[in-house]
Amino acid sequence: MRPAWFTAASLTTTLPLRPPHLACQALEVYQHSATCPFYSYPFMRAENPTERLKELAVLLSGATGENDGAHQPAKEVHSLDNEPGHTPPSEQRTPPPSRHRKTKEQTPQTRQQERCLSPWSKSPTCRRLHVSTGSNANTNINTNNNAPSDSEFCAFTHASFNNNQGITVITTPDRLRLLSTLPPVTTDNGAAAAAAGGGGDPQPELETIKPYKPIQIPGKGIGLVATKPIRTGTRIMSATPAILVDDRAWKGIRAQEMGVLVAEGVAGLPDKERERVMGLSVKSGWQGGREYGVVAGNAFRVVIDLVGMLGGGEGLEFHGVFTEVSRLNHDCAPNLGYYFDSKTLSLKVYAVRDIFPGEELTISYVDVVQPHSTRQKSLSSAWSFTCTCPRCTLEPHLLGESDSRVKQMQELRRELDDYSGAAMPQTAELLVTLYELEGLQVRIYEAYYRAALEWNGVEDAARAVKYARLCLDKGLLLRGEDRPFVESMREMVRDAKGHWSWRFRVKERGL
Ligand SMILES: C[S@@+](CC[C@H](N)C(=O)[O-])C[C@H]1O[C@@H](n2cnc3c(N)ncnc32)[C@H](O)[C@@H]1O
Repeated sequence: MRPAWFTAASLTTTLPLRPPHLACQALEVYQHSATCPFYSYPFMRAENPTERLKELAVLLSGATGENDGAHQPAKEVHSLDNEPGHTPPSEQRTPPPSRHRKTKEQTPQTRQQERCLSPWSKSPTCRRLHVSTGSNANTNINTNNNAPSDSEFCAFTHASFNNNQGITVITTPDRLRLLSTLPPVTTDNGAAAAAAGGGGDPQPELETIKPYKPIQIPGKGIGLVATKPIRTGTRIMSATPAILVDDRAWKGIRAQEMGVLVAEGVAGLPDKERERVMGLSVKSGWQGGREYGVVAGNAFRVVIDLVGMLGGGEGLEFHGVFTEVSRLNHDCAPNLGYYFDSKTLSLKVYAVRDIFPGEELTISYVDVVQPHSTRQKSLSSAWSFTCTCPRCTLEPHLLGESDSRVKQMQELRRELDDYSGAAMPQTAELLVTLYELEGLQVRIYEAYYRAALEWNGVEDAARAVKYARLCLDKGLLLRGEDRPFVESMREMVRDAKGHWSWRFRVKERGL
């Protein structure tokens, strides 16, 4: 049985159930349907609220539901390789030139919308898209006055969000309503962020608990340094964003106009969060101004998987500024990993190896399973710095060896991902060793996953389960709970012989 089949099946069985309080909120939203025209769209065919919300989510994500990408062959393997990443700022430096139109007129329709958007800002500043955002666009977006409502993006602020930390979301009113169905969020980063050097009043009791502090690091600006021993698997941060910018707006609204939206959104944040945002590092020269630069230079790409939570499909892509996380500098063999948790709207950051006091805490901004020159090129073009991490500053003969290992890793992954090919468990074992030698704990679950499949593929359940366990141990830290590979590995642990991969190599060889 091929993984494609398995992936499709596993996706339908692994979708997280919506927590009861979320269902209540969704119902609450539906109670507004008499006054909110959004909910009486003719395409909303389903009878019950959950089904209707599902339709809505699919509609807003642009997924058709028939071919939503989640059921594509090899998606599971592909999803292992797709790390979330910082938004490369260089992509934003040449925003498309275009017309713009301010849309703040008060029509009966907009007044009605405002009533529906409480507790978000009542009269948000809005701008329309200037260009189609291509495959991401969920309609044929155009620039004329009859543009569909989903081409209008506004800066909505919710000042009491997450214990009064506050949040600004730049998106369409429709998408905002969908986001509003998320359960209430409370994380510890409100206070923690104050210590990241961005202003605000650090809370002393949290300061003493946190195992790191911000300091100036030569050649890197501010960075975070461990003040205590940190063990592998420790959660370092769990942060909700100060700003979330819809990817369609980021790509489709020109920099100056986007700068107006971001500035408006930042101005609406509570004082402390605003100070933290404005304290983040910004390179000079952004067309959209300082606030625009903060997003361009500090945002993480996040995919809000509302659709997945509700029934399967693609997520909504945003760029999120998480003030404290944004203080983490880059390393090509980082000691931290992170993932975005849609359910709590938070970025979770974990230690992927033991860290000693005095060590800098780092994440990776680029794909680290690439040769030195490719990594440097990406960092230089997107972030304008030359990486001087230990992996990049090896002596030439050692650097050559590191690049040769990376090349072999890429080849082995291709070989292992060919499920009708001749790969063997030893191939996967070699891949594990190469990840270890490169110090890539941040990605090692990918090798464990492949080793688990290979051992199961040759009927060695004990070794398969060992690697499935290792994959879960690291993969949960680095990708979170709601991933097809997590369910796959759990199934293997439960019943290796019932897993799709049982004997798959043996069968391919006709044995
Ligand atoms: C998201 S910020 C990280 C925090 C930043 N150092 C600060 O002072 O707020 C990204 C910027 O930090 C700097 N940076 C991050 N990692 C670096 C590294 N390994 N070497 C040099 N500069 C780095 C670059 O200027 C980059 O554009």
